[in-house]
Amino acid sequence: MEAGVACNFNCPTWVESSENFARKSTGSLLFGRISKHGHRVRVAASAQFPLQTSSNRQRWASFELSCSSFNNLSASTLETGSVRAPYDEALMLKKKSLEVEPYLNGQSIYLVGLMGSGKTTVGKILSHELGYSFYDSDALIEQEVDGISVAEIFKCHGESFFRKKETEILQKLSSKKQLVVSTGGGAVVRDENWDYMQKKGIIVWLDVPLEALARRIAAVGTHSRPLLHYEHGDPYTKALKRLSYLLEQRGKNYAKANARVSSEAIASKLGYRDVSELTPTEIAIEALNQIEGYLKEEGGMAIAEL
Ligand SMILES: Nc1ncnc2c1ncn2[C@@H]1O[C@H](COP(=O)(O)OP(=O)(O)O)[C@@H](O)[C@H]1O
Ligand SMILES: O=C(O)C1=C[C@@H](OP(=O)(O)O)[C@@H](O)[C@H](O)C1
Repeated sequence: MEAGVACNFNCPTWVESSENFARKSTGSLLFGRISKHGHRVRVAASAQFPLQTSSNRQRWASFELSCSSFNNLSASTLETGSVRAPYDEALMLKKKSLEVEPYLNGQSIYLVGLMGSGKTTVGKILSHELGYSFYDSDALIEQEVDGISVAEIFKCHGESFFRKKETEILQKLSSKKQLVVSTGGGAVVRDENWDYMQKKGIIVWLDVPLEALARRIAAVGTHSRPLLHYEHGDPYTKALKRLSYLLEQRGKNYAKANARVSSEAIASKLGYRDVSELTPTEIAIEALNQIEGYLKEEGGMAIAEL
């Protein structure tokens, strides 16, 4: 009887086809069956999904399958082992945002970090998931200055003009709630910008290793980032040199953020060899984790009187 049940129960298929089960960290399933000899049996399965993932985005689940007759509750174990289960980052993001959203209480999220750290990319994902409005402060400045690019603004009007506009934009946004704002990499330098961002917002630092930033910037070119125009060499070297300097200047400012999202820490938690394996969605999930931690630990819910 037990062998018959074990054969009919294809555990890997079950785990992979059960969406609800696969996205939880633990789960169990109980159901009855009538064997071909007419015996009624009870089958129980339980599984554990550890946080760790392997680099090809599969989660390992360990399972135990046991069976007992209905009138005898002592179960005998049929099978134990581990199977690969799909790792659905979109579902994890949705679940996390539903968890964090009530704690946020409408507070805006301001993403800070060096150029190329993913503020725009991750910001769009977060805003979509939370149902918040997305703003890119650089894009708003460009709109205000006759639609010319940030690079042209630096060239025609100078950096201090740009910084003044940046502060004005942050001031305008500071009265609004339920925003995700991708700030420019230099927004953290002016104290007044912090006052505006903190008024109804949480400040989140996307901390990405310099080499990864330089690789990303080199891939798209340095033309749109005027602060890199002063350097010589190929795009990667130019970006790495300038970013190292900027991090020295601004590191202490970024570190004042309410929450820090370290790409290196996420990659190591997920078992990846390099931060380049991280997807923007995985970074968005970690941003929500860090925001949740901040709100719970620091009583951040009380910050915004909305
Ligand atoms: N997690 C990521 N992995 C790989 N490339 C990324 C990641 N996040 C962003 N990028 C890429 O890096 C570049 C800069 O990203 P962006 O979101 O514009 O950064 P920022 O707004 O901080 O300057 C873009 O080409 C983007 O597609
Ligand atoms: O680091 C900086 O000072 C800057 C970063 C840029 O924004 P991103 O961080 O979105 O690239 C842009 O605001 C401007 O080129 C200056």
